[in-house]
Parts: sequence; C-alpha cells; structure tokens
Amino acid sequence: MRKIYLFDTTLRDGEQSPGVNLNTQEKVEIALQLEKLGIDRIEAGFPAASPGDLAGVNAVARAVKNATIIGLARSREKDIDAVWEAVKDAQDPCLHVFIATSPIHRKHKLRMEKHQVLEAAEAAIKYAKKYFSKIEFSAEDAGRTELDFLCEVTELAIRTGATVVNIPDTVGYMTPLEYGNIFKTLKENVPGIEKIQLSAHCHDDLGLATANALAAIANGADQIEGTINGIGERAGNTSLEEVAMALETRKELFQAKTTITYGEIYRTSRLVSKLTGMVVPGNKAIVGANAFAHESGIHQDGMLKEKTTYEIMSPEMIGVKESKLVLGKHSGRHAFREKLSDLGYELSEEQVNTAFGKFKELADKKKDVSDEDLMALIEEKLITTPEVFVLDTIQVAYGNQSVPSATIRLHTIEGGVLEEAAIGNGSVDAIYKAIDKATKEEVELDDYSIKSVSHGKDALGEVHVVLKQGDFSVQGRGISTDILEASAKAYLDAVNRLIDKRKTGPSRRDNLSLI
Ligand SMILES: CC(=O)SCCNC(=O)CCNC(=O)[C@H](O)C(C)(C)COP(=O)(O)OP(=O)(O)OC[C@H]1O[C@@H](n2cnc3c(N)ncnc32)[C@H](O)[C@@H]1OP(=O)(O)O
Ligand SMILES: CC(C)C(=O)C(=O)O
Ligand SMILES: [Mg+2]
Repeated sequence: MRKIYLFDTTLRDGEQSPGVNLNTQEKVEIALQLEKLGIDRIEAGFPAASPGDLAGVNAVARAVKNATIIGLARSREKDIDAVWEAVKDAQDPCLHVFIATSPIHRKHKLRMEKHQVLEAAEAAIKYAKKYFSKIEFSAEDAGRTELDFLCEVTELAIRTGATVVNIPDTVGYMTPLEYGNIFKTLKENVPGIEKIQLSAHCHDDLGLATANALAAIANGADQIEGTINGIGERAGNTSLEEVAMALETRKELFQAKTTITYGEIYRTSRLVSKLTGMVVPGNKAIVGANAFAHESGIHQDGMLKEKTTYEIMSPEMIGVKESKLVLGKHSGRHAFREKLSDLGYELSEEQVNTAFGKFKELADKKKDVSDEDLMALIEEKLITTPEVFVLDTIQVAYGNQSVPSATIRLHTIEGGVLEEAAIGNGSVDAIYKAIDKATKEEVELDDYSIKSVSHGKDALGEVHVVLKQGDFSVQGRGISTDILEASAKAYLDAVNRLIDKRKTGPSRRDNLSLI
C-alpha cells in the first residue's frame, strides 16, 4: 500500500477561521497531540504575521520531536526569514512558500503578469535554499489556474528546488473529476514530477473538500493537507480524520494508507474544539456526537443483532468508547428492552409492553428520553395499583388577576366518564378540588412536593403527594413534562391507592422486580 502523508494545518489555516486565536501554549498543546496522533507534517503558523505567531511556531518547533515543522511565507524574503527564525530549532524544519497563479489573483490581487509570478516564485525558492533543505511550494488558487500555466509553474518549482508542490483549491471551486484531472495532467506532463511529492489542499466551500482530496489521491497525490474537524478559512479545509478513515475503511479501493494512530482521533478532535472554541456539529463525519449514535428502531434492532448492519467503522477504533443507542420517538422494543436491562430492570414481556406504551407517549413530548426519565417512568408505571380512576383531560384557566379554575375529565374502572370543574387558590388547588368532586372521596392533602427528574427545558417533573382519610395515609406519584398534569396524576394515584387500601388492607407494591 502506498503511504499518504498527512500535513496538518490546524494551527495555520485552521487558525484562519474567523474568531479563532491560539496562544503559544495552546498551539503547543495541540501540536503535541497531533504528534501523538502520528501526523507527519505540522504547519504551525505564519511567522511573518506577528511576533506572537513567530513565537508560537518557534515553541512548537522546540516541543515536537517526531513531525516535520513548517511555517508559511509569501514569496518575499522577509517572510522566509521569519519562517527560518521560527522553525530553525525544529528536528525537521520545512518552509512552505506560495504565490497565487490564477488569472483572477494575478490580475486583481498581485497585479502581476504570468512572467512576474514565475520570477517571484523562482526568486523565493532560490532565496529559501540558503536556509532550507525541505521546501514546499504552493500555487495558490491552482484550481482556477490555466492547466498549461500550472504545469509551467510546477516545472519551475521542481527545477528551482521545491521538494513538495502543493495544488491548492483555495476557494473550494473544484469538483472531484476536475481536481483529480489536474493531478493526472501534472503527473503525465511535467518533467521531473517523479522527483517531488505532489500535495492536495482543499477548501469546503461546496462541501467537496474531502471528496476532492480523495480524487487527488486516486490520481497520484502523495500528501493531503487539512485540519482536525475540518476547521479553516471560510467553510474550512479537508478534515484529516475523514481522509484517514476513508482510506482505512475503503482500503481495497484506494490501496493507500496513512500512518496515524486512529485511536487518538477523537481525543484530538475534542482538544481542537475546546481550544479553538469551534463546536463540532453533531452530524460531523467521524467525530460528531451522532456519528455513532442510532435513534430509529429498525437501525437499533439491526445494531443489536450485528453492528455492521449500520456501522461501517467502529467507534472504538477512533477512540470513542462505544456506539450509542439513543431512545427517542423512533425507537423500537428491542432497543427499549436492552436499555431497561442496562439500567438493571428485569421485566416480564407484559411489563415491557406497558412501559413501552408509556415511553412512546413521553417520547412524543420530549426530544431525548434520558435514563432518569426511564427510571421514573418504570417505577411509576409498574407498581400495579388497580386504577379505579384514570385521568383523561385537564383544562386549567389561570390569570394573575382572576381566580384559577380547572375542569377535569376522568374514566372510571366501570367504563364511565366523570367531568367536574372547580375553582381554587391556585391551579393545583383547583385541579384537586375538581378531582375531589368527581371521585367523591373526602381526602386531606397532607404533603405535596415537586422535583425535576431529568434535565433541560423539557425535563420530566415528578410530583409526590400524601393524602389522608381517617386512619389511612397513602402516597401518590405522578410524572409528566407538565407539572399540572404530574400533580393531577399524583393525586389520582393516591386516591386509587386509598381505595385499594380500604379494600385489601396493607399496601401492595408488587409485580416490580428491580435489581
Ligand atoms: C490562501 C491563504 O490562506 S494565504 C495565507 C493567509 N494568511 C495570512 O494572510 C496571514 C496573516 N496575514 C498578515 O498578518 C498580513 O496579511 C501580512 C503580515 C502577511 C501582510 O500584511 P501587509 O504587509 O499589511 O499586507 P496586506 O495583507 O494588506 O496585503 C498583502 C500584500 O501581499 C501581497 N501578496 C499576497 N500574496 C503574496 C505572495 N504569495 N507573495 C508575495 N506577495 C503576496 C499582496 O499582493 C499585497 O501586496 P501589496 O501590499 O503590494 O498590495
Ligand atoms: C497557502 C495556501 C496553501 C492556502 O492555504 C490555500 O491556497 O488555501
Ligand atoms: Mg487554505
């Protein structure tokens, strides 16, 4: 298998992401993690940009022992001097020097003719040779450069002493077929091309950065430039973790591989996200929070039977602990049962079915059903008190200038429907008075408490009540995303227990096997 070199520019092009500014210590921390990851070449910054960046690149050059350390320069002597100053202490220093070659950049930005661009590139590479044995030359905006001129520039760079020639798609304009064709053309037409390495540097303006990098590899590129998490100027750069995992996962296709330590990918992604403040989108390939998470029942069932049904690579390989089966409204019984078993519940098929019905009702109201939600739901639902009264609907009218009122509708065990309305000191009081009227039970509310059993705005509220009737005292619990509904459920639960207690004596909390 052919080795593909990874050139990481998180600390240079990545730092060009608007809002990102890494200090020296942060650059060193990321660089050391990149070294652990096994990155071959680290572009640590643009030393001519500021004294701070020069110091940052220099600190990286001193700290990292097992990767080439690179600084970027325009085709100007003072930029090249600054790079040498910054990287001369590295074990393996390298210069990256560039000039734009496309007609748009030549005309509007550089205001140079073709021959002036060639002269500037030649002069820069010649000057750099007084310091560097390794020089990468980039033809900025190569993607929009006339192919014959790009061949001419590449030939000149090789002749003058560049050891790597980079073909940047600076503005992310290329499609894979076009970009691949540039590499093919250079390979076939430029004299001396076999003496150097060809490199690809892509941007993601059209979402094609990784696809274009892979097309370059398929057409002979030796090196891929990119960043961790794909951060970088505008829409960002090629994500190196995507390239590495695409080559690994489809090795039969590419016959090429990187030599990185896959198990460090996730850790590196987290560190870069933390220090740059660039949040990784949940659906980001390889390192996004959802990259190995499955929510729908059919997928979860497949995953439980055989992971390869829905995963083309394993999360453990990149350092993620395990795949996640997320319970939500699309989940099915297989995943639900598995989750209950993980939480330590051993339930009969019938109990699973009852709980599953309740879980689906809850999932319709909540985005994510957490472990705490599930535990609350199981503990509430599987304690089998005969339900003499079942809550159907509640209507509450509340205004800070009016008396709260509530209308409730209950079903009875015999199939009847009871509907009552009442006013109260507050909404909960109105609900409880309406329930009293409907059930005709004379009870006293001895205690009422409410707590949140999960997190976030759509958290479940759990209400706990104690009702008294003569010598009897019973507890009731109700759970809902709405606290008024939870209050009504708790009250009715207690009334049902009271009726049951009157009939059967001591309380029964049976049919629930919690382990
Ligand atoms: C595609 C890329 O990612 S390229 C890298 C982008 N990174 C950066 O720009 C790093 C941060 N940059 C900086 O700090 C500053 O731009 C500096 C210090 C490099 C230069 O600052 P200034 O001297 O004030 O110039 P300014 O940035 O305004 O303009 C760029 C100048 O460089 C010229 N230039 C641009 N690219 C090159 C090049 N590769 N070689 C030679 N000259 C170049 C421009 O034509 C312009 O020249 P002009 O002043 O004669 O018109
Ligand atoms: C400096 C070069 C390589 C660059 O970042 C680009 O062209 O995108
Ligand atoms: Mg770039």
